[in-house]
Amino acid sequence: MEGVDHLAFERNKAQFDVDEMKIVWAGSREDFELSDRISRLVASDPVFRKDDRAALGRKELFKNTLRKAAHAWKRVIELRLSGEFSALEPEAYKLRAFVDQPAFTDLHWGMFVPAIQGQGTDEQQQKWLPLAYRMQIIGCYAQTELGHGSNVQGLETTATFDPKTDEFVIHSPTLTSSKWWPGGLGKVSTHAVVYARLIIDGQDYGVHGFIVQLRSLDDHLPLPGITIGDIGMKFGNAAYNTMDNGVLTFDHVRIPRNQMLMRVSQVTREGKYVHSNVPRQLVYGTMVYVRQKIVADASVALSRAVCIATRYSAVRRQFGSHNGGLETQVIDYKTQQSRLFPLLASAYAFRFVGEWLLWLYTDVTERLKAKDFSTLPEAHACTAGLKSLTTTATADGIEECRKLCGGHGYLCSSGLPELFAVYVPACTYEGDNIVLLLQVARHLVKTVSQLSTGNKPVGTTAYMARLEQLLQYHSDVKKAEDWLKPNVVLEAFEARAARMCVACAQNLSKFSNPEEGFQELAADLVEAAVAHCQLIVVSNVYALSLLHKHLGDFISTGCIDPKQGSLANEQLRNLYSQVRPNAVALVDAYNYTDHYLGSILGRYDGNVYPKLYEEAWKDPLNDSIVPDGFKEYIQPLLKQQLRNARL
Ligand SMILES: CCCCCCCCCC/C=C\CCCCCC(=O)SCCNC(=O)CCNC(=O)[C@H](O)C(C)(C)COP(=O)(O)OP(=O)(O)OC[C@H]1O[C@@H](n2cnc3c(N)ncnc32)[C@H](O)[C@@H]1OP(=O)(O)O
Ligand SMILES: Cc1cc2nc3c(=O)[nH]c(=O)nc-3n(C[C@H](O)[C@H](O)[C@H](O)COP(=O)(O)OP(=O)(O)OC[C@H]3O[C@@H](n4cnc5c(N)ncnc54)[C@H](O)[C@@H]3O)c2cc1C
Repeated sequence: MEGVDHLAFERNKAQFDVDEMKIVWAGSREDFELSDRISRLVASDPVFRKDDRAALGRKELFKNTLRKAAHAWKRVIELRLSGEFSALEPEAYKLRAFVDQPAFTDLHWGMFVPAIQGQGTDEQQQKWLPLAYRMQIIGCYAQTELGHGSNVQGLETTATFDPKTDEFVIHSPTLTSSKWWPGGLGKVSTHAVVYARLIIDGQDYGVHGFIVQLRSLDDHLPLPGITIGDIGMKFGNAAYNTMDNGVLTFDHVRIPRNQMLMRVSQVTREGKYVHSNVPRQLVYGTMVYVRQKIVADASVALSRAVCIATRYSAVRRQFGSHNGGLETQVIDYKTQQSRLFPLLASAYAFRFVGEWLLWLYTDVTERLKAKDFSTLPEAHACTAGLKSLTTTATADGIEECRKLCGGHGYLCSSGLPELFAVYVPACTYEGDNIVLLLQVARHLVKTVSQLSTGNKPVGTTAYMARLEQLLQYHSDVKKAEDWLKPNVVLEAFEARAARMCVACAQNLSKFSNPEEGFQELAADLVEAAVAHCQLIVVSNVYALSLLHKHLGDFISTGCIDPKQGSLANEQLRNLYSQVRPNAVALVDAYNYTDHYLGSILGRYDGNVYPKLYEEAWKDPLNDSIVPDGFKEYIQPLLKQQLRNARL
């Protein structure tokens, strides 16, 4: 019934203060109040309706996205929200909170602006950022090409310096050098940060960033030498098709020399290449920034799916009725708990590790300003590894949440198919997850190889300093509750990661050609990298479910024995029983509105069946009793068959 809270009985079981947990989840009382305010404004604004997307064609869907983005920007200005978040939060988050679907603004604020902030000189920032902040220009991040995405050093677009005119000539020498994928590029962006090979006097200086205008600010038509468009439909129906991922080729397009981003390297008027003594990898800085953002984003996406699946699992009853009594809530089945509660824990774990990663990124950014590059490798390894770990777990977790909701999870009105389709490219964009884990593995193998030189490992690899101890380690767990001690869990995860990494390093040393060895052992190296990244994220419930899932590693590396593994599993079941009364309250703490969740199964009031039934009739197929095509194609067939039968 309308207005009745069908989940009140669940909410009354909570053993903690949900309002306090809402502040913890939001990060601060101010952020909670602001995000609560925005989410309610969005839910009450008809421009931001989401329930019509599945029925729109691509052009209507895209036009509707532009309308939402424009309205969102107007509302951010009207409400003077600009700048209200912490200084680190770009406008993107405010717009993203309003628009809540992939849109060109993600890349304008999430990559174009950070690229200029991170790689532009002070003068270039003073010129371009005010235009970008006021959205007088709209930018994108054009790095990936048809032929290369992971291998940035393999990019083919060229930027050739012309000393006669003090310009760079941007050119696409081959079909595979076509820029391909950049979000916002296909139909909207007026400018791009383009990554191209810097060529001076025939010498190739590698990949650098250049600001290039793509379209006229008067009539939005492509400028001379620019061929540009959308790359076509992507996975899912609405999903990422609200974004104009584009294709772009250059035919000898000229830009002024001062549009090469020159914080890291410079080209003088005479055509001299100057590389200040900073790591060339700073040109990758924007990717590092977005990877750490993607970790926080993973906790948001996973928590949305977990919220839906948890509330629905508390509403859904199946089997177990005695003497005509109520059937069992599926959330009470241990199998449902063993699939759902680790995801609930993961959402919180990723939320907190995302906060830690933001601290690490902020710290490394401050150090870079002081020319201190000492933590750059750690920042690269952590952002790459945690982006990979959290996006893989989240994509798999959203799909698991769909399955946890049975048949109704497969309905668009559950919100889960769309959430999955929008989310899964996160395992690919900003770095393919395997490629990134191999970067982590390089960092780990290098750390182990330097131990003998007295190089003390720091940061997230500090545990490697206790290698001798970890290689001798065997857990002294005697009873299930021993697994509740954080240090007991941590030591097991440290020992597992250390042993897997050392095993790889020892096997690598058997190869005369290290690169050949690295390729041959890549699968093992990826597993060692995952073990290291999981160590970073580890928290109690999350940790024990991981330990159970990867029990083979822990036993094969000798960290624990089968008996201790079964004690961990016993403790896990005990934890599930402790989580059970708090499950609905833990997802209420995310403070998501029904509008934001976009899910009938995840409704706050749990009033699922009447709303599912009501929603079904809205489908356009139900506009007519006899569907179009029936009389044309099927009825003649039926009648013919009937006639044949009477003969
Ligand atoms: C809404 C607001 C927006 C905010 C974001 C919100 C997020 C959530 C929503 C997201 C919305 C939209 C996002 C979609 C955006 C998607 C955009 C893109 O996809 S942009 C393109 C992304 N492309 C990539 O990630 C390419 C991946 N490849 C690479 O990074 C590199 O090619 C490589 C690292 C794999 C290899 O680089 P290479 O130069 O060949 O280096 P080596 O492997 O040889 O290593 C040499 C040396 O350098 C170190 N290194 C490498 N990378 C870095 C780095 N980034 N920082 C620091 N150091 C680095 C490496 O460790 C080696 O060190 P050694 O000491 O020599 O071992
Ligand atoms: C939705 C979406 C949005 C995007 N937005 C942008 C954007 O705004 N700007 C932009 O510049 N780009 C963007 N991209 C492109 C994205 O960054 C690349 O697709 C991504 O970096 C992966 O590169 P790739 O496509 O070349 O994959 P590939 O590297 O070709 O991957 C193919 C397979 O090869 C494997 N592989 C590759 N190299 C190795 C190796 N050395 N060892 C082992 N295995 C390997 C991978 O693991 C994978 O299984 C976007 C992509 C998507 C899907």
